[in-house]
Amino acid sequence: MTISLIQKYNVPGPRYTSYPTVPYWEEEGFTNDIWKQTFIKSFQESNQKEGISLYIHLPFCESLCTFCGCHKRITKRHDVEHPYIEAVLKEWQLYCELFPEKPIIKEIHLGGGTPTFFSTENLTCLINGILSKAEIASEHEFSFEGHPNNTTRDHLQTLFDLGFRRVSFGVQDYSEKVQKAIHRIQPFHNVAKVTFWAREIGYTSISHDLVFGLPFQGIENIIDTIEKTKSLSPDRLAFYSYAHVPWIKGNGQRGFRDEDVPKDDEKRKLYEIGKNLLAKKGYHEIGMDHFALKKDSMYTAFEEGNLHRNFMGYTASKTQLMIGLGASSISDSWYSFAQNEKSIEDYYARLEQNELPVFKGHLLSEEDLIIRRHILNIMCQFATSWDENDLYFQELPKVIEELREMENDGLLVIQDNAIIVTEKGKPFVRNICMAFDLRLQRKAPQTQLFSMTV
Ligand SMILES: C=Cc1c2[nH]c(c1C)Cc1[nH]c(c(CCC(=O)O)c1C)Cc1[nH]c(c(C)c1CCC(=O)O)Cc1[nH]c(c(C)c1C=C)C2
Ligand SMILES: C[C@H]1O[C@@H](n2cnc3c(N)ncnc32)[C@H](O)[C@@H]1O
Ligand code: MET
Ligand code: SF4
Repeated sequence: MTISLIQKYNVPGPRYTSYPTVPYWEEEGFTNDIWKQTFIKSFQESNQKEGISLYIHLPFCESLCTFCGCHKRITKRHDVEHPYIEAVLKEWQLYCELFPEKPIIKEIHLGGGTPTFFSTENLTCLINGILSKAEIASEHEFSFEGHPNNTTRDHLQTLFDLGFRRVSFGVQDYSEKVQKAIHRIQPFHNVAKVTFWAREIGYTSISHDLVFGLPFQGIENIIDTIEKTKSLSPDRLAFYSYAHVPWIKGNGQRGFRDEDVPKDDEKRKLYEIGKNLLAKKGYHEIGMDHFALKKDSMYTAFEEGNLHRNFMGYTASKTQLMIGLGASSISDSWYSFAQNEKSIEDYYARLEQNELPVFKGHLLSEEDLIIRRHILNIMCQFATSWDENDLYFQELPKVIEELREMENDGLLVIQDNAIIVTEKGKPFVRNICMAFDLRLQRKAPQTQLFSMTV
């Protein structure tokens, strides 16, 4: 990779977990009624055919990792668990009253924060409470995020008995220096232990989350982390680019200096080295920052063009409707997005009023719906196409002109009715999506909103 390409294209840019991206939602005019109408329409169109997905946000962590960009609340008090589960079940009750028929659940993902902060009793109460009002789709996928430092064998067994077959563990990096800087001491044997247990119990997809570009992380740390990871043979891997966004209120990214964080070419090199080491062990790059072995369903989904991307990243199965439960969760009805109150107190207060705790959202325009499909195609298939009747929009010729320079740089190929991202262009998918992002172009951010694309 040449230095100039990275310097040229490393700009702040969205990670495109949605289009429009959250800072570009038109909050004005969005109401709870619009949210209700659109999710009910989506439910009617899709529940029987494919079922619905649930994302449940469990925000508590015992200790703050100072690299983390997720919505979390740090506490050691476990008496927060029960009221939180009660609130999520109340929220689910409000949704079930609005659904015209019994929901069929295709996917559940427990994210966080730290789902394994919760006791097995409370997790059982949560899942049973959810399922008591629903049917389960025949080919359902239940998954959760486990923290290697507090996931017990009992957590894994209990969730397995409730139907969970996928788990992802937060690993990040194995070197002591990096772990100290990100305030996350996590020895290899903790990860090895939970990985073995999960396999023994029968989980069919075990994933590890790694991050490159962390403070003080050098090439030798990446090599060591990848080698250790390979020795445990997870089925999937996320290899995320560290998103340094210390300006986001309350996210707690602190304790190291901006200079301690590898940037530009140095950062990209960490990725390239990691990627090559993974390729040697049969891990294929799937979309942005994800890798899978050929036997994993994410690989098949990628090969068959069925990969989908949403707020959690990539998924192998897609439903039109995804309801996000819990504080700060985002729901997606395909026609609209809605986000719940971010603070736990505000989330509780809204539920006490018997209201869906949505505080902002966006109703997608015709143009948004088309651009969203192009962005999904690029992020999930490294290519997109159109014709006069499908996926065409007025500004498309302008977008194509915009992409010429990237074509000259060898990042993509422009055909009559399609663009195809080249191998060289894969690190720059976010930049390619930005050419389609008309909302970003019409109103450039006044302050930095997004992490750097490389
Ligand atoms: C498990 C933690 C979460 C990860 N993503 C989300 C959670 C709860 C959900 C989420 N991620 C982002 C948004 C904002 C919506 C958007 O702009 O599309 C939401 C609701 C994007 C995002 N994720 C991270 C950052 C810093 C941002 C915003 C700024 C940006 O786009 O750069 C950090 C981060 N969180 C997760 C990952 C994997 C990750 C960075 C690689 C997981
Ligand atoms: C859910 C997963 O998200 C990743 N994650 C959390 N915060 C960040 C960030 N700022 N940058 C990159 N990855 C992050 C971690 O790898 C975690 O395990
Ligand atoms: N909190 C867990 C961990 O850090 C899950 C991933 S981060 C949301 O390991
Ligand atoms: S990385 Fe996981 S455990 Fe650490 S603060 Fe973020 S959500 Fe909590």
